[in-house]
Amino acid sequence: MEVSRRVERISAHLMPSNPKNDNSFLERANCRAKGGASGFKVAILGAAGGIGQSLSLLMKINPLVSVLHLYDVVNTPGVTADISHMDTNAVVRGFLGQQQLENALTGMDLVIIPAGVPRKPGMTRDDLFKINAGIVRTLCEGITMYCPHTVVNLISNPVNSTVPIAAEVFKKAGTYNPKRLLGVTMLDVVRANTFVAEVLGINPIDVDVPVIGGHAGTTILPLLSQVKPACSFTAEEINYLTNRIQNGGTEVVEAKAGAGSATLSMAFAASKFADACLRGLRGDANIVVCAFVDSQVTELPFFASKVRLGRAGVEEFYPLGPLNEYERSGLEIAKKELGQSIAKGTYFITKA
Ligand SMILES: NC(=O)C1=CN([C@@H]2O[C@H](COP(=O)(O)OP(=O)(O)OC[C@H]3O[C@@H](n4cnc5c(N)ncnc54)[C@H](O)[C@@H]3O)[C@@H](O)[C@H]2O)C=CC1
Ligand SMILES: O=C([O-])CC(=O)C(=O)O
Repeated sequence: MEVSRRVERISAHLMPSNPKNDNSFLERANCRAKGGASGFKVAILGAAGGIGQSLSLLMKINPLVSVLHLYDVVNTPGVTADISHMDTNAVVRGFLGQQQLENALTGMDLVIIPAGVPRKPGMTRDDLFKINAGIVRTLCEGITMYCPHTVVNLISNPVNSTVPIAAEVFKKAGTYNPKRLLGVTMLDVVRANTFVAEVLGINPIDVDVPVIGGHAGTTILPLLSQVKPACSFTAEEINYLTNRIQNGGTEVVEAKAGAGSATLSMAFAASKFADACLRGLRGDANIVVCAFVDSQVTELPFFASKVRLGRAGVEEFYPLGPLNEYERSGLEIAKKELGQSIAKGTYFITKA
């Protein structure tokens, strides 16, 4: 067992720097790893970026992960060498550039995608569509070829359009499984829990705020009437909290003043979300998260709401529950913009 672990760890270093290394050696090492190491295989695409690096670190310390593949078009050898020195269980391998995408993806249980450009002050998330739509398309085409049954956590913005793009790429290839494609809106929930806890004067760990709709401006709709623990807010508090949650991303973009958008809190949120997906895949009970998914909860084809995760991915949708007047009107506003963003993403692939 110890020898096979050593061989596996050595092979992890050989892989990125010299892909022409003796394949039979690597295959033997991989076979042993499959038999010996329990846990999930996770790939991060965009692993050398602001989110990617911190997320790689957090996934390296997740005990459910046995193999961690770090893929990017730049800098993965350095990030991989660095992270691989952490004395936690997961074996780390780095992959650089399109020609190594196949090796990065093959055999993965979960693929997390934070690849793409971030906002600068004055930009909307939709302004990122031009560049990020193509990046997401290319990476999802890779998934259809090399790990069509994987669970995908899509982070790249604009999430309201990139998730429909991914769905269309998968449909085109005949590999679409709506239960396994999840847009990551967890940062909205993390922010909502934090800001609500500040107002209530309690520990955010004890707070649960459902956030529905999508992941941009007014499409982000916190349901403050359903906060746990049960509580009530003044009209002023509801306005303050809703605005702050909807503009949390912009708050960070402006504070970073041109140096990017949220990376650390996002890596934290993505790691929480990925952990929930892995616990679902393991068969744990009662794994409930908010996620932007293929949905029939509203008339829109995609919508973020509470879902239960399991071995198949998304296994159950929860109804939105009773909304107050403020939330009902917020929902109508959210749905209008969301519908347009979804159509834009879908058209990007279907027009081709
Ligand atoms: N869903 C959410 O809640 C959030 C989403 N985001 C989004 O996440 C994305 C990444 O943000 P950051 O990490 O801050 O950006 P970043 O610029 O620091 O990192 C992006 C990484 O993607 C890589 N990349 C670019 N093209 C690629 C390709 N074809 N294949 C693989 N990797 C590629 C880059 O080389 C870079 O390392 C942005 O689109 C941002 O808007 C950011 C925060 C929250
Ligand atoms: O605001 C951005 O551009 C990044 C993001 O999605 C967030 O922080 O919620």
